[in-house]
Amino acid sequence: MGRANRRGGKGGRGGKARGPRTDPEGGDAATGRTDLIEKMDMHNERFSRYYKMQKLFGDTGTVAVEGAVVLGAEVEGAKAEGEAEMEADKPEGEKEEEESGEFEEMLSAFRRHLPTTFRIAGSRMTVHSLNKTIADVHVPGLNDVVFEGERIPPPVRIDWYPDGCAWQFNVPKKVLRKQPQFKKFHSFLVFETEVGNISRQEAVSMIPPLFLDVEPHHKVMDMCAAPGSKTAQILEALHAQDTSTSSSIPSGVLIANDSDNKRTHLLIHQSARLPSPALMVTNLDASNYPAIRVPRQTADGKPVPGKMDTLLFDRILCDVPCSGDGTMRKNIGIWKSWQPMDGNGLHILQTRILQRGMKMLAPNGRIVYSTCSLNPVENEAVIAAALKANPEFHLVDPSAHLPALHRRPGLHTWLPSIDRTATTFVPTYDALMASTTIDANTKARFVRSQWPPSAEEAKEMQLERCMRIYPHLQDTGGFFVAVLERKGEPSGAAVAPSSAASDSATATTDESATRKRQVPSEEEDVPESKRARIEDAEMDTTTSIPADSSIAAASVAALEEEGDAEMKIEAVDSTSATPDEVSAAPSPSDEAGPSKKDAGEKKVGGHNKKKKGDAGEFKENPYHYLPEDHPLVKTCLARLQILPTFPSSTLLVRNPPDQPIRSLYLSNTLVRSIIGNNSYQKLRLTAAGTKIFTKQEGGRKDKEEGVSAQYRILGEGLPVVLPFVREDAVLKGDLGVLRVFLESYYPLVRNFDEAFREQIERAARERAAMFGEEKEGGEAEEGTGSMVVRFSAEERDGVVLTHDLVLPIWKSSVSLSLMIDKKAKSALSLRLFGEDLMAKVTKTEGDGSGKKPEADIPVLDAADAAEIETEETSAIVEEN
Ligand SMILES: C[S@@+](CC[C@H](N)C(=O)[O-])C[C@H]1O[C@@H](n2cnc3c(N)ncnc32)[C@H](O)[C@@H]1O
Repeated sequence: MGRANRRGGKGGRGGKARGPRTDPEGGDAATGRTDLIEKMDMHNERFSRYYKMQKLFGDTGTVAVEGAVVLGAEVEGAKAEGEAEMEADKPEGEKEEEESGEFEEMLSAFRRHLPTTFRIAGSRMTVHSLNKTIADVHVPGLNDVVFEGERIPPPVRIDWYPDGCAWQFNVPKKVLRKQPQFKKFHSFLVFETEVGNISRQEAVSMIPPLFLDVEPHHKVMDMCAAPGSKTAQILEALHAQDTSTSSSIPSGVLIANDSDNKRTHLLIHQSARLPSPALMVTNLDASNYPAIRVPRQTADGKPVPGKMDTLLFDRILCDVPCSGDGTMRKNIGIWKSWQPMDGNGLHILQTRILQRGMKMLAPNGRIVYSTCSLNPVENEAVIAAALKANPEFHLVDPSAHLPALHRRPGLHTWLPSIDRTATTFVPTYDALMASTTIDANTKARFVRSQWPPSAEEAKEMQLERCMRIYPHLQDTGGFFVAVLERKGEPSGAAVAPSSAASDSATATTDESATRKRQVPSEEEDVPESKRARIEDAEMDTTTSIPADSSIAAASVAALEEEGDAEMKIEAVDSTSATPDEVSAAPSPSDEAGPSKKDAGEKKVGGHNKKKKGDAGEFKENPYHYLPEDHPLVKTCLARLQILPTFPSSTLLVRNPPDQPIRSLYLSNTLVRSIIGNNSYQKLRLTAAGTKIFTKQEGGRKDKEEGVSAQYRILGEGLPVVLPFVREDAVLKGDLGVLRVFLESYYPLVRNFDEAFREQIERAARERAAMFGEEKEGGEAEEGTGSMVVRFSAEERDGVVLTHDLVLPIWKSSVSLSLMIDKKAKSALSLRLFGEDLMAKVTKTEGDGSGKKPEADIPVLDAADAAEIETEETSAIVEEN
């Protein structure tokens, strides 16, 4: 999914347009919709007219498009002004002919309810076991469901998704709420989604990362990443070598960026489900992303003292903000609001983001560009502009990949409309400029690259290699994907490609003038403010987009249409227009937009708002790497029984140096290198690495600091830490033990079976002996603290644990606690025992005896149990 506007007021990508919802229980047999959208609302003359003019499904010959006027008759195939109107008067039968064709099929598909789709997330065995649970446990029970006399279709696998790990189903909400088998399946999905094992994601949104082809050593940039469903897929690919219970530390990196600060936090929340020492989150305008500096290395990974290089990426995802008309099945508000200036206004930003990505790509690297829009101005036009400016790139032939995915080739030609009513279509940019009937203000809103290249250029660029996904092809949303690769070395520069073996930055052996021009270097010691401008100017010399204020104005004015302030703000950022330039922008004509006064006020207001937000929003603490011999690190690792092989040189903290350390994060060496050589403020670094240890809060040792403080392994960090935990320190549990943990918050040690009790007591004695802990009265403490239990795969009394499960626990004086949050416990309980055992206990019940929990039991803190409701997780509850 995606968004163009931040809050989705218009239902753009990622935004949630609130359509006219009425009775959520209702349905419409004809459309299959369950939200009772009035069928009459699912029409938009502008949309129909615009896309008919694009001839998405081939030239339909003589049929005129009612209401569309093409400027000038000189262009082949175009209808002259007046002529189109005359043709619109043709008998209905003739128009029907076209409307009953594929175009109408597409429109009907857009009017149908979008199936719910999800994929099994995570890179570990969870994927396999969860998929098996769905196929073997849930689907058989859903095969023959009849509800109120109608057969309800069961969930089916999405056939083009690798390994059958994505599913779809399309049932009304009331079935999910009232039909027992579907109700059970729905609860299962909700819980697994909450804990991150399932990602509810639109099927088409799963496509771009599959074409990115990420490997664990890759340096990857996700330029417009929030809310993060594709980021999660990329992380899974980076962690492809993880095992069922432990995570690898990939040598590559994923920088997930989004210009919207709030949305970067959603992104962080989403990606916490797949903890990765290789993840960084930044909060920048992708169209102006700064060069990242890393120490130079030789081809075999040896440092070259005193030399720095610009980090180039092996893989870049540009899932850009767009008008989002491909999401109309879900964001029904788009039916009402859609107009062609949405796409026109985003073209420049989209092109700039893609071109910035191209500049940051390593030789032989790959970029995937995607939108959830069908508009060629946001799609093929962007690709054509970027290819023209960067001839060392080419479109990859994607036909052999995901063969079961039905797609249509990219367009070679299209016809932009220059007004919001989709009435006036202009065949060429030159025709627009030459027109004596179109005013200068309107002309100033457009750039040449919004029009198709010549037929020869389009052929040479192989624009047909772009992929168009239409909703009627496989019952999905609409989407556009293009895969671009750099043909070898950029001219004049020798840049060593990254090596699969080395956990190192991309090394360059020579920094030629050409490279420097493409990616400005910090070595050049240019002040940051100036550097951004230089970079802009440099980009603009290589693109067909002029960098002057009229373009800023064009973009802004275009986005002013229909008063979409949020979209406009992004465009102002993208063009780096100064407030003066913005307020000096020509106002749109009456026909094309709001009044001069309105437009002027909005521009200044919008710009100021963003500037103010920018200054105030970035309040993140810097990251500090701790020295390996830091006393706290040493005691913390010793207490947690962590092996000396643990990479403690990449442990970092976020608190100011004079404050007690609360949480410790782990990164990989490349992330460390990036943080160490770049200003975190310049990168607007919002997250790095993954949190693995946290100080015990809420217990008796609450006040203790420094080496005497107790730290525990976080559930989310355990897969990363586990390979370094001493094997003999990992306790062994079985399904019986797990059940005791899940039946109570703080089960007493004595409630566990003898074998487990003995292990606990032995571990506690060892710990007490090792650390000589004292109780307040002087007695030896009974080895309280963080422990780890491995529950081995087994089948017992019909309960199947398909793979080993390793979980953190806390041992207090007389009781234990499973240190995963309540939702994760419920999900586990439902998956294994078919019921939520936690639902039977309340927090005050403690061990079930009515006793209050012990004082030294840590309560999961807010950060651990963060329940930021993401659009994705709330959606599964809300929409189904
Ligand atoms: C299509 S959505 C991305 C969806 C995301 N890739 C996913 O799969 O969850 C587009 C995102 O671009 C962000 N955005 C808009 N303008 C941007 C810019 N100039 N630089 C970076 N991000 C931008 C928006 O905040 C939005 O989150």
